[in-house]
Amino acid sequence: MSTLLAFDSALKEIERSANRRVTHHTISLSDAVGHILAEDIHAPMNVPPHHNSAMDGYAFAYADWQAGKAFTVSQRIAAGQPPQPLLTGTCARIFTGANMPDGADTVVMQEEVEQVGEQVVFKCAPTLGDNVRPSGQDMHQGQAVMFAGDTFTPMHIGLLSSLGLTEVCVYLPLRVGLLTTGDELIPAGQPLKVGQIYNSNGPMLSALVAQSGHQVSRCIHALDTPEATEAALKDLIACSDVILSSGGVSVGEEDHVKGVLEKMGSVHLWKIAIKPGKPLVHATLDGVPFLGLPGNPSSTLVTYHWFARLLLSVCAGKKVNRPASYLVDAGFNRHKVIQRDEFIRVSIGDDGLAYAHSQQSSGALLAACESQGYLHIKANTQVEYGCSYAFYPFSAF
Ligand SMILES: Nc1nc2c(c(=O)[nH]1)N[C@H]1C(S)=C(S)[C@@H](COP(=O)(O)OP(=O)(O)OC[C@H]3O[C@@H](n4cnc5c(N)ncnc54)[C@H](O)[C@@H]3O)O[C@H]1N2
Ligand code: MOO
Repeated sequence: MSTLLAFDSALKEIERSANRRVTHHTISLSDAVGHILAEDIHAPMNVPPHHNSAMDGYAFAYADWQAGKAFTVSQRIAAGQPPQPLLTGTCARIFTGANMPDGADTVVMQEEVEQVGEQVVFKCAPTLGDNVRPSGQDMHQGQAVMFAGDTFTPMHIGLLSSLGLTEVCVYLPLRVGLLTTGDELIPAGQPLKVGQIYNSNGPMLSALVAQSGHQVSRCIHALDTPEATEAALKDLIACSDVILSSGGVSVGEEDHVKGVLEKMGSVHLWKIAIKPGKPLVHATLDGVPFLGLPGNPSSTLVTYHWFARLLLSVCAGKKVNRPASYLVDAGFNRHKVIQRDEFIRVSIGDDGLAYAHSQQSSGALLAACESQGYLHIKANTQVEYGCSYAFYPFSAF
């Protein structure tokens, strides 16, 4: 066990050694969801640009008001209309979103107003500034509102549209090459012969890469020989910014990935103190970062979530955040002290406790689909009923 690298050290090492691998280009803001911003954005103007009314009502100068005063309505201002300066001692009929006239600083909503002949009387005692949205309330000119590395969400599209922007500078999508290895694997859709299984990691990795917002450049399957592995890696190097593989990273004679990496490039780390996913390997091939994920499907999933996602984020120019977690009490015991950080597939019960799926084999994938996330148990500890552990919902990845 002493040769295994600690989980946190492996995360730090992979993040430290990675660099952005993509350049940038300009796209229409309307196409930007999921893209990564390449430069900080400062607000070119105040939003809202002018003081405006938050309510349908009457705008007036607070200094003119006294209890019971009847105001003459001197103008009517609908949203979109330029107001006239307010005549002293009067009020303006005003509607939600309409600019405040110069000279007015407070709005009383129409429900609080009584019509007395041609005039209006306020039934409430207003406070200065009531129902006025000041210019710059949302964003002020020059304020940094988005940063390089931020990923566009629909909220950002709205935000930048409110600043009048129509185009943004984003990073080009990261091209991720995928290699699956194994003589026993065939693609779904063909009949299985004895000894064969379907390749599930290839399609799963393609989907994970797409879910993370990157592009699969090519997905190649190689038989378990050094020659086939090397040829596939050469093809992937030519068309990819980063390469991920599944399988062939353990110690058997049929595991060729690590040997080929040592021949073709440099291996930075191999074998991490985690379960599942121990034989993860990190290397560089012709300048292209490479991560070899263990072939057991749940090991592939866990190492993608924790390590590949991190590597791809840095290479894509994306701001790196540790996945969001919260503490949850365990609804089960495991008295064995574990040697490797373990990511137990769990669901949260109606009682708020985390329950481990009954099938934790790294070869089983249904357990992940039937669970809600990982309970992270640190090396050299055990699971005690009622004690708190970090829970990472799958949606955090
Ligand atoms: N003597 C030892 N044997 C193993 C060790 C060890 O330390 N000493 N580690 C075990 C651990 S832990 C893991 S995890 C696996 C990882 O092995 P590999 O990365 O070399 O993966 P393979 O041997 O190629 O495959 C493992 C398993 O997964 C299936 N597989 C592989 N690729 C796919 C795919 N694309 N789709 C679906 N299933 C796949 C493969 O058929 C095997 O059953 O090594 C342990 N062994
Ligand atoms: O690391 Mo393996 O993933 O324990 O099965």
